Formats: sequence, structure tokens, C-alpha cells
Amino acid sequence: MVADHLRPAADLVAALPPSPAVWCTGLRKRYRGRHAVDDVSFQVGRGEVVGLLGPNGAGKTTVIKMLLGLVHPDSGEAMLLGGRSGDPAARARVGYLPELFRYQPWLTAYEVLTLHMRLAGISLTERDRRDGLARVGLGERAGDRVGGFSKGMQQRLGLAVALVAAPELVVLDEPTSALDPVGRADVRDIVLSLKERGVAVLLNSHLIGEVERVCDRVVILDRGRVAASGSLAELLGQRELRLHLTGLTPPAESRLAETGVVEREGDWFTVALPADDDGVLVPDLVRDLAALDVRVHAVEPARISLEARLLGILRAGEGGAQ
Ligand SMILES: Nc1ncnc2c1ncn2[C@@H]1O[C@H](COP(=O)(O)OP(=O)(O)OP(=O)(O)O)[C@@H](O)[C@H]1O
Repeated sequence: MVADHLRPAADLVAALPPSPAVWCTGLRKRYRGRHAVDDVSFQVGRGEVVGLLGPNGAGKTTVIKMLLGLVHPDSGEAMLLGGRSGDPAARARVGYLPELFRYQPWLTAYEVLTLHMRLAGISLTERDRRDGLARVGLGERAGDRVGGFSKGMQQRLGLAVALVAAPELVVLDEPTSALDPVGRADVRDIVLSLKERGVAVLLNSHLIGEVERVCDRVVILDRGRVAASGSLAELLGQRELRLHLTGLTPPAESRLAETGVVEREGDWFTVALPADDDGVLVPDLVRDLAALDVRVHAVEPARISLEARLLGILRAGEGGAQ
């Protein structure tokens, strides 16, 4: 109950937008005199999927552990879902798949999930628990002992455990490192369905293509520092369109130039698309070119890949390293 004289303030607070799923500022951690993490700040909004990228030893896992209150930062602050990072009430609403983990090999997958359900202080029906295992492709293996599981199956079980308590934030540290292509696609679908339900996801993965497919934003760490961060559009720049055309006439060339700056290499044309593409720009262009008797052999989107961008950022960092 809120006392009457405090009600206006409580109403004001209730009307504020929800706190970010992750908020951290100035995180620092040194091991044996070396900075593992050096002044890292970023946010993950509610329902946002953010990728943490960087080379081996960049500090990604250490950042994740500091966010979750598993490693104490030397300085800086972190909050999860509006609570202090170590606060059990905030942690209870977070699902975590650690990079390295082992479950009790003598338990079955169903028993592991049940154990974690109890640890999370929640109660799920047997059906819900079986659905939880089926969601990660372990529906048929619920009664099998974890000791006989392959690495990929253990990782799938880890994901089921991370999701067991219907978290508002899911932190996945290398969730697909042991998975086959089908398993990776499953994880991608799970991440996208979490996002649809408004669950925020922080994803640490070396599989850049995967990050590019599911993440709204990325934070790139290099030697403990944030080397770059932003939405994919911000990091990858303008979208382009590549067209293979023959039979181009001056009116068709003018029509092409209306769309954006055009570069030509033989019969291939690259057009820079404007940022405010409303979705009809490309079909309208193709329709008009065809109406002008141009033969349209290919139309493909083009943009620098996240992998190329990441390598560029990391190599530029090496050049500037002290
Ligand atoms: N407990 C520890 N004791 C000593 N050094 C540590 C410890 N944990 C991490 N480090 C060091 O901190 C740095 C960052 O490690 P971290 O595991 O956070 O990197 P990462 O980006 O997750 O790497 P990877 O992609 O290889 O998993 C490394 O130099 C690592 O050796």
C-alpha cells in the first residue's frame, strides 16, 4: 500500500518507461594487473536482442558475469531489469546459459529441468516441463541421463534451463558453440520468439552470421573496451541494391539515377538506397525498368557484412594500439 501523501510520486514512477533490461556503466575488472574489462558501458532495452562480439579474450564473458553478479567489478555499476545486478529479486527474472557448465550426469534431462524449476521457486506442470524440453529439441530424450548426452544436447538442455522460469531477460553465453546447423537454426527461432514476446536477449556468440540475423544492436568489445556499438544499420551503413541489367536506354538510366547514386561495372549496377525506403522503392524501380524495356536479370540486396565490418574495426584498433 502506498500512503496517500506519497501517491503522486508513486504514480509518477509508475508512468515512467520501464527500466532497461540491462544497464551498465564504467565496468572495470583487472586480473593479475591486466585489464580484462576496461570502462564498459551499454544498455539492452526491453524486448531488444543485443549481440556481444569480439575476439577471444576480449572480455565478453567477464562482462556477462559482472552483469549477473557472479564476478565483482573493480568499479562501475550494473543493473538488470531495474534492480542491482546481484539482487536475487532481479536475478530471478533473468535466464542465463553459461559458456561452460555441467549438469549432474546421473540425472535425466527431465530431472535437471525439474531441479532448476524448484531452484527458481516456480511450479510448472509436467506438460510444461516436457514442452520446455521439446522446444529445444529434447522432447524424445526427456528420460535419458545427461551423462550420456552429446555436447550439443547438453547445450540444448542448458537453453531449456535458461528459459524454464519465463525470464524477462535471457543472457546466452555462446549458446550455439556445440550445435549442428539445425540446432543453430532452432536457437535462432527461439531468440526471435523471445523477442516477439518482449523478452530481452543478450547474446555472446562468435557466429557472426547468427548475430547479424537475430540482433537489433551489437556491442563490439576489443581488449576489454567497447570498440564500437550500434544498430546493424548504424554499423553496416547504407543498404545498397545490385542489379544485373541489359538493354539500358537513357530514360532507364535516368530512372535508375532517381533512386540513388549509381555505380556501374559492366552490366552490374549498384544503387545506394535512401534510408527512408518505404518498402515499395525496389518493386517500383523493377516495374519501371521493365516497362522501359530493360532486361532485369538479377536484383539483390548488398551491404557490407557484419563480419567484414567487425574485422575492419578490430584491425583499425590494432593499428592504433599502444
Ligand atoms: N578468473 C580469471 N582469472 C584470471 N584471468 C581471467 C579470469 N577470467 C578471465 N580472465 C582473463 O580476462 C580476459 C577476458 O576473458 P573473457 O573470458 O572475459 O574473454 P571472452 O571475450 O569471453 O573470450 P572468449 O571469446 O575466448 O570466450 C582474458 O585475458 C582472460 O584470460
